[in-house]
Amino acid sequence: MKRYSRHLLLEEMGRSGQQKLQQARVLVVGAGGLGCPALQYLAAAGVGHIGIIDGDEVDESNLQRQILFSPHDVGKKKAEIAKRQLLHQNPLITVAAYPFLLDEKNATDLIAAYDLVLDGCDNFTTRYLVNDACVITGKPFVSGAVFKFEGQLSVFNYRNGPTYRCLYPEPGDIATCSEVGVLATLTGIIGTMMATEAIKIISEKGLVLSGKLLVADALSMNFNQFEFESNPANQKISTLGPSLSSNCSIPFEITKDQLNLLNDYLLVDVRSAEEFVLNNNGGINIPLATLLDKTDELPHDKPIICSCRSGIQSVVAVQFLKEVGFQNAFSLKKN
Ligand SMILES: Nc1ncnc2c1ncn2[C@@H]1O[C@H](COP(=O)(O)OP(=O)(O)OP(=O)(O)O)[C@@H](O)[C@H]1O
Repeated sequence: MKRYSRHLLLEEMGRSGQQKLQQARVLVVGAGGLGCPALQYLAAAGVGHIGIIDGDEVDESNLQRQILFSPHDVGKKKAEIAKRQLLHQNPLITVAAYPFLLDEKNATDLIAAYDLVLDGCDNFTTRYLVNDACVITGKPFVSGAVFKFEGQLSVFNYRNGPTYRCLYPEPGDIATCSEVGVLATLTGIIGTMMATEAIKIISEKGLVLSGKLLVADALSMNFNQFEFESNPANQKISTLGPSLSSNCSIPFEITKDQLNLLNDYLLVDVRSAEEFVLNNNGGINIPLATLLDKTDELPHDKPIICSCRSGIQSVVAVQFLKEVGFQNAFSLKKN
C-alpha cells in the first residue's frame, strides 16, 4: 500500500486501478532506447507481469540512451539484463525474459499470452509483424518510434480502432538510429509516453491515443497530433505472411537527384514556422499541423514535394495529402 500510495491517492486510479495494473500482462518488444524507459516505468508503477523480448546484446553505443544497462553489461543479452534490473527495482512483480527476436514463428503464441504489447523496436519488419500478430490475437499495442530529434507515438488495434497498416499501408526504408543517430532524451520522452498509454489502457482511464498520431519535435518542443482513419480491410488479417523486406522503399519518396529532373513542382516545407524562419531551404512553409486546413493553397496540376528536417514529418504529410486526393504528393528523402 505504501509503495503505490501516490497512485492510490489519485481518484482516477485508486485501489481498483492499481489492482488492474497488478493483474496486467504486458509484453515489451525491444529493450532498446524506447523499451528501457517504458519498462522501468511499467515496473515501478506495478504492472504485475512484464515480458521482454529482445535478441540483441548490449553494445557500448547503446549506453547513451538504453538506461537499464551499464558498461559491465556490454556483450550480455539485453532481455536478461533488463529482467534483472526490473526485479531489482520492484520485487513485487514477475518478469519473463525472451532473449531472442520476435518472428513469424513465435509472434502469435507469445502475444496471445499478454494483454497488451509495447513496440519499441527499430525496424519496419518487426512493426508490421507486431501489428499483424496483434490483429490476429485481438490485442492492442502501443507503438513508439524515434529518428534524430523526432518521435512518434500511437496506439493501434485498440477496441477495433485503426491498425498500423491504416497509418502506414506500405513498408518503408527510413534508416535506423544506428545509421543516423538519435537524441538520448527523446527516447526517454517517447518511451515514457508509451508506458503512460499502457497505464491508461490497463486502468481504463483517460483518452487513449487511438486513431491519432502524436509527432514530437525535441528541437522546437512542438507536439502535434494528427487523426487518421481506420481501413476495415486491415482487420481481416488471419495469418502472418513471410517477413516483409525491411529495405523496400516508400513509394512516394523522391530523392534530391530525382527532384532536379522535375521541371515544375511546389516545394512545401512542413516544419514549424519558427524552424522555417531559422533555416529557410526554399519553397513555401505550411506546418504539418495546419496542412489539412490549407489544401486550397495546393495545386492539383503539378507535383507537391513535402520537405522537413529528417524526412519523417514529410512522409506523414504526404500520407495525409494522399488521403484527401493529392496523388501527386511526394516526400523529399533525406540522406
Ligand atoms: N524482431 C525483434 N524482436 C525483438 N527485439 C527487436 C526486434 N527487432 C528489433 N529489436 C530490438 O529493438 C531494440 C531497438 O533499440 P534501439 O532503437 O535503441 O536500437 P539498437 O538496435 O539497440 O541500437 P543501434 O540501432 O544504435 O544499433 C534493439 O534492442 C533491438 O534488438
